Amino acid sequence: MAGLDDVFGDLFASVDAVVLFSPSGSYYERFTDVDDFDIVVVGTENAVGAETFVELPLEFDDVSDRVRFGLEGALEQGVVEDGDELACATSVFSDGIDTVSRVRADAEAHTGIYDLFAKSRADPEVVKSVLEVAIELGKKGQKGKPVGALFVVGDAGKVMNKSRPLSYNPFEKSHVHVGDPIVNVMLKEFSRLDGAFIISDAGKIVSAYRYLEPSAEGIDIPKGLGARHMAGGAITRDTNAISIVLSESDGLVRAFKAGELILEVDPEAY
Ligand SMILES: Nc1ncnc2c1ncn2[C@@H]1O[C@H](COP(=O)(O)OP(=O)(O)OP(=O)(O)O)[C@@H](O)[C@H]1O
Ligand SMILES: [Mn+2]
Repeated sequence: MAGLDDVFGDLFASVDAVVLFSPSGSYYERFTDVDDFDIVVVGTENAVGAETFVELPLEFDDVSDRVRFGLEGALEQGVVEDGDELACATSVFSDGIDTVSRVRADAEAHTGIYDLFAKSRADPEVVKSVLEVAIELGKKGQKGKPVGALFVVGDAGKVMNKSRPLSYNPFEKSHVHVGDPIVNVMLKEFSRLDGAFIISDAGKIVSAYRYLEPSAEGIDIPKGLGARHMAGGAITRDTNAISIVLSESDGLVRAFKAGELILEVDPEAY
């Protein structure tokens, strides 16, 4: 009978780099003396002080999202090259690394998921905070009932020009920023109300209750979704904003950039 290396060995044979997703210190140490391949660490923080590190905006629960994000970031930062063979080691079932996938770095497979955070006009921390609010809102709903919400992040001046108020703006004279705990409570409270939240590049909440009026021509949104997603997608083509949309009807959080649907996450998985 063949040994395990004979049957599984091709998973990691002659790889250009090993990509470790959130390794523990001791796991990372195993790789300190290797020199026939590169080591790339991907995670929400560089806890092991790796030389080559790609930051994740959140611990994607979906492993393929996690790997896609990490590889897009690694390609973008030039730490891996198009066509490189990679052994991606991550955790699926336990806290530690328990799974290895062999993946070829493919610049063509670019989904924009990395650009959404790292290359949007808005500060990556702002995008991350808004995504977290949307996920939390999706998980809890409003007093137990599902809610929808639309956040338009970045390029706020232009977004304001392509929208109109539905009601008085509760953020008119305030200087509140996303990420601040009190603001998260306010955003959740106001999400019962119609329209969109407009957030600046630096995270200032510019307005609530905005009705977006972008040109929606040629925008594709998943079947079953309506005006909120159409407007949320279209505004990102007309401006340099990104949008994060929580659907009241299917409970998913989606992100749009440049008119394209980039990311779809199920809040229940977080
Ligand atoms: N152009 C717009 N700008 C801002 N908000 C909008 C716009 N169009 C719709 N909305 C908001 O989206 C809400 C839901 O509308 P609709 O059901 O058509 O959207 P949807 O894409 O199906 O989203 P959901 O999955 O949450 O139902 C509306 O009540 C309104 O608050
Ligand atoms: Mn709807």
